[in-house]
Amino acid sequence: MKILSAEQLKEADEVTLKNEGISSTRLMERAASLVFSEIHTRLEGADINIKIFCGIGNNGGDGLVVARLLHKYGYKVEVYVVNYSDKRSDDFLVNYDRYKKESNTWPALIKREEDFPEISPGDFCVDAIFGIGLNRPAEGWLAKLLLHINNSGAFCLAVDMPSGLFPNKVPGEDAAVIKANYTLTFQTPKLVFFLPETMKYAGEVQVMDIGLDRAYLKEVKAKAQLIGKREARQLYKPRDKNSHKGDYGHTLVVGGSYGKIGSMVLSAKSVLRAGAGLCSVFIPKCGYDILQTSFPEAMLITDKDEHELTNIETDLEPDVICFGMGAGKSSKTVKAFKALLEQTQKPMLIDADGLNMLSENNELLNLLPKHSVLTPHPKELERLIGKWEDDFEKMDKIEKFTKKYKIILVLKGAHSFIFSGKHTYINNSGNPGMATAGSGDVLSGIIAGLMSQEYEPLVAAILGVYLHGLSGDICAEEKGYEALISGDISDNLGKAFLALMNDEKKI
Ligand SMILES: NC(=O)C1=CN([C@@H]2O[C@H](COP(=O)(O)OP(=O)(O)OC[C@H]3O[C@@H](n4cnc5c(N)ncnc54)[C@H](O)[C@@H]3O)[C@@H](O)[C@H]2O)[C@@H](O)CC1
Ligand SMILES: Nc1ncnc2c1ncn2[C@@H]1O[C@H](COP(=O)(O)OP(=O)(O)O)[C@@H](O)[C@H]1O
Ligand SMILES: [K+]
Repeated sequence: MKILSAEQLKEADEVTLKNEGISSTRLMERAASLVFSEIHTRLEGADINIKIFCGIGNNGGDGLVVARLLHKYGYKVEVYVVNYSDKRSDDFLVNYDRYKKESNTWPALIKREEDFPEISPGDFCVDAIFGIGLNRPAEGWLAKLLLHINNSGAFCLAVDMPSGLFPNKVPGEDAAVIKANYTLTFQTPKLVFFLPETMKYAGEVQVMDIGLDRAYLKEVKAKAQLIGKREARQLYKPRDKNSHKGDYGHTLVVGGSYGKIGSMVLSAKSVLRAGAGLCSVFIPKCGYDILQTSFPEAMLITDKDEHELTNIETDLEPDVICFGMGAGKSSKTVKAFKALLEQTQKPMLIDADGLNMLSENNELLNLLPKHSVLTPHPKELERLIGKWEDDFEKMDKIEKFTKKYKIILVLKGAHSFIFSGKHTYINNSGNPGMATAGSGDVLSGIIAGLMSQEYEPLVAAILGVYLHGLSGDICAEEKGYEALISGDISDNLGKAFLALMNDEKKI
């Protein structure tokens, strides 16, 4: 699903009004009716106090429509107009009058702190103060009101955006921003719902299709795309019945050191679970028995050294090399890595200590084969590209980095981001149960296993990250977050492939 900017959404809005020949009031009614339906479906007529906070722009207009419809269906509604300015939008005014007429009540006006209503933890708040129109931080009594709502302990549903959250920048540390439990957002998700610094404000996000112009949405160039099941499924390549293991490629997994051989077991297993035809593993001698015993499906080659990688020489011609997990970064290993890079032309996957070696020996970056996939977590990324001011600057820096070295970068996190230089893809599967030792090793194996099956590196990265998260979600359903360990993600990858094609299952 495309993630559009506020400017693009406003443009989509205008194109829709023109092409459908409808008024903006009509479009507001359509969008806000969907919000009402969602609330009504969930509350099922419950006898609770609903407090709707409306700004004086179009987000506030949405709030007034929701208020009118809830009132019509017999809900206990109190409406507060947050009067931070006298410049009310036309559609706000139309709906203000409609609300007054149909409910026979006047919304309360909030102009200062003394006007704040009491909010009980059992109330249901609707935040329709600001949407994508926020253009400066909320200040004074307005900021206090947002905090008053947050501190009430009441459930808060944000319409389109949590108020105080900018669509295109990170709020300052002391900024007042609504911390919504749930956000019903119009037409496309907003980038800030997925960035580590701002995702906490939106809570759970649901996108509502308000029917903006299809042709515009199809044509518009989005900076980022959200990857859900529909998008991931389109990347999957079904298998030919008449095929053999040679058709699915050979992955060579290289890494490990004394005490870190487990990472190699996790990565190698994931390579074959992702469907590679063959998997060979290159490790220091100390890992021989461990690997042969725990994963007999892999072939093994050992370094001359007992404890670390010193010379990665093989006669193999693998389709992809997956490098770095548990490798350490001793000077001998750096030398071996350099020689490996010099010999390798095909795109590689580089993770963990492979990334740390790149950070500490920048000249090695120039040896990376084109379209290689790097999979850092945020700390590894910082070592690679240096510090950033905020998540937006981080994205800019990554874009430059990926363009400079012609690589693909997967930034791991609650929502992992995949950067191709031109585009950004944001993964929407996965859960906090995956914050456990070794889940990154599993991911590197999955992506390399897909690359060996001739998935383009970018496609392998997007599909691999999605399947990794989906498998994590399946594991979490069975085991809960705490008990999930990374081997489970690898073991359940088959269920993730099946779920990818299955519409009936929730995950
Ligand atoms: N295509 C769409 O996306 C649609 C959008 N609609 C709604 O329209 C909203 C956007 O409406 P608006 O453009 O009127 O913007 P908002 O309602 O978000 O903001 C209203 C006004 O607040 C002022 N303002 C911004 N920051 C402020 C601050 N810190 N302190 C005081 N005033 C501030 C702005 O100057 C603006 O005039 C969307 O978020 C959505 O809720 C819907 O009604 C229908 C369709
Ligand atoms: N809260 C979370 N939600 C979703 N996925 C997560 C979460 N925490 C971690 N993950 C995923 O788990 C993996 C962790 O990788 P990494 O930090 O390299 O772990 P390790 O080094 O232990 O292998 C990444 O793919 C990341 O996206
Ligand atoms: K809002």
